[in-house]
Amino acid sequence: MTQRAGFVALIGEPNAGKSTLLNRMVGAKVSIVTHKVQTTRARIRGVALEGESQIVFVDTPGLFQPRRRLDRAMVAAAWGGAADADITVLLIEAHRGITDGVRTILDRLNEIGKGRRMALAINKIDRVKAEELLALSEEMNTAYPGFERTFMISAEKGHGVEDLKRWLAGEVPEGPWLYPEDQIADLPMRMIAAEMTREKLTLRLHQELPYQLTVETENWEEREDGSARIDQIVYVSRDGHKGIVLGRKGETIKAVGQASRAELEEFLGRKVHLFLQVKVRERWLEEAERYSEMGLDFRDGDG
Ligand SMILES: Nc1nc2c(ncn2[C@@H]2O[C@H](COP(=O)(O)OP(=O)(O)OP(=O)(O)O)[C@@H](O)[C@H]2O)c(=O)[nH]1
Repeated sequence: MTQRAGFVALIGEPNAGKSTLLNRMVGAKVSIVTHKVQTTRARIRGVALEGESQIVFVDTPGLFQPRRRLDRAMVAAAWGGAADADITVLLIEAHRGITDGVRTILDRLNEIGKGRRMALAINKIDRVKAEELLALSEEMNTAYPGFERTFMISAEKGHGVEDLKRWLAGEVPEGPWLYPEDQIADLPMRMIAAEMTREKLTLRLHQELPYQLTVETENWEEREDGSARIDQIVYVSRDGHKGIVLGRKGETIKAVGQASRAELEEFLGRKVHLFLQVKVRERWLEEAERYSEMGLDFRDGDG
């Protein structure tokens, strides 16, 4: 069999289920990679292997109506990632149908989609009836005739995900693998650690999670006894948000710290001392450094 390898971008509104789908296709969390490669402006989110094919998923932030600098940079990064990809998959939510956000994406595709390889994945099919699904599929394909295939999936339950993955594996270009097998898990540890804490914050705070929150690993110290001391800062943009993240008597941040430390210890296979600090940075949205740490281009936010 011939080797194949290519970049695949998943686009969609926030909450469409991109992360859930990626985790399912890529498998273990460990295989998340984010260093930049020459051929793409987007971060590498994960690499899936299927037969002789290597599918490199690029991370795209959710697509939404940009209002501020950060929004604009994120949306530009999302479209940038899609432009560089060999195949783009638009993910929508079955039960929400063609929302204003989806409509905007379709309009944009009609403007710039020519010559691009696109597939549609209707997610969360566990939430709707079959008839509704067929109608939505038809409506979507009429609104944008450029979808090569339509997949009906449930990223959470796993339905249809293998079909999508197999199709992508057969469609990425022929060519040598982009990543050697043993290099697939080379996300800088600092970023993995920050992601873990961010995930714990999300789990803990749900809806309350302040928009514009970011976690950075500030310091990583290898200790002689084999343990690691990791210092992280949770940046929020408003004073009021600090209270939310800290929780009553600091119990939220404490629980988040404990959960994140436990996962880090399991990941690293050694003892970790994790220190979390919450800082208010009113201006962080305007600081170029914050953007590069998120893999975004500050200038994309100009406008
Ligand atoms: N019922 C159902 N829920 C799903 C399915 N796939 C994802 N979800 C849920 O939808 C929510 C959003 O999923 P995510 O994977 O975080 O979405 P995302 O597109 O990565 O979101 P952003 O990171 O904000 O862009 C989560 O609560 C998931 O559990 C599905 O197939 N069925």
